[in-house]
Amino acid sequence: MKIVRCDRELETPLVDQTLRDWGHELLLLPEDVSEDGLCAAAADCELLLMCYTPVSARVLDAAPRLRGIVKYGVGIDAIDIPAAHARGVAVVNIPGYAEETVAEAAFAMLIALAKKLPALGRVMQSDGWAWPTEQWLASDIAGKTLGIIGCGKIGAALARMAGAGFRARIVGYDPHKSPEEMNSAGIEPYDDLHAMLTECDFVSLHAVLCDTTRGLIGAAELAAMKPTAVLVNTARGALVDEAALLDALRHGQIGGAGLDVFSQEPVDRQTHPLRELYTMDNVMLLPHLAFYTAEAMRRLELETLDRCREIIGGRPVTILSNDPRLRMGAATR
Ligand SMILES: NC(=O)C1=CN([C@@H]2O[C@H](COP(=O)(O)OP(=O)(O)OC[C@H]3O[C@@H](n4cnc5c(N)ncnc54)[C@H](O)[C@@H]3O)[C@@H](O)[C@H]2O)C=CC1
Ligand SMILES: O=C(O)C(=O)CO
Repeated sequence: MKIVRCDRELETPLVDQTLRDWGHELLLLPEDVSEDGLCAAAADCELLLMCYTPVSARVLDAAPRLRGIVKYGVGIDAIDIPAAHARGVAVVNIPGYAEETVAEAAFAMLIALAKKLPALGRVMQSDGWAWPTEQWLASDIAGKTLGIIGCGKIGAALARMAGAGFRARIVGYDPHKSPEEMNSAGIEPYDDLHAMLTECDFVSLHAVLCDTTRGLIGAAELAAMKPTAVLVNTARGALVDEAALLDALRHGQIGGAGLDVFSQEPVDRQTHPLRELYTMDNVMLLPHLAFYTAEAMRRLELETLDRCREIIGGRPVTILSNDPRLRMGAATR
């Protein structure tokens, strides 16, 4: 079988070696492959693995033998899922491979910003020392309110860490979770996002990116936040109106931001509209690597191989995600 794996920069040696050991032809493509390039490569391919590369209806039309797409990761926003299902192509992701992993990274950014660690690190490098003046006055996590937007696997893991571990008050907004589910995850449920935002000292985004969540945090939501509040985003860049975020940070409308994800990736710091963020002391930027630990990669590779085995063997693919978009019409060819 011909198999194409996009996004070869994200190395998955176990997956690659195993697929080859099983006797398949494996073609690796770079993350910046063009749509035309992907169409050409996918022409006779039966299984497509991708992490970030967009899979459009046009790509699907160019791949008449395709049986399944394995997103080796969680977010399925780059795949035209209705188009895949309409063509009988199964789509599967790997939910939960990094729930603690990403929650830890989000929490690490939240703590770092509360304690002003990025700015203190920079001042130690440039000036060699800093005195305990107002500028460096940091903040505790204990007793503060953390708002979680999107209370699925990663959001719930963060609630456990910050609530039980750090004695923060945890509030949450997720229109698809019942109050009972939220309460049992230790999260006080809010059905009004703005009302929640006004109470938060920290806000962390963990919602899926879809039509209804694109731009969920815009100028009005940023204006509702406390001027000291810190926003952390490890979910998807496009959940936030990034121009509005830049404006809010410029004008001190919020206290800081920690971003692992951007609407345009990779970020070119010379030309990116958000390049000013690189100069801000109250901002911490990461290159979309919140998931990238040895443990998470091991889980990701093993689960990916399980899903590949099902598609190659013509068996129904196991959908572990609760995302309704994957749960509908997921029959393999
Ligand atoms: N930065 C990184 O390295 C990684 C980022 N991610 C991102 O994190 C996201 C969350 O991952 P999981 O927690 O595993 O997914 P999940 O599917 O368990 O949780 C997502 C939650 O978003 C909620 N949601 C849907 N619409 C919403 C809305 N309008 N407002 C608020 N919440 C809404 C859903 O009900 C669900 O509970 C992924 O979709 C992905 O984009 C995931 C893995 C790694
Ligand atoms: O798993 C995901 O969705 C990620 O963002 C990391 O690849």
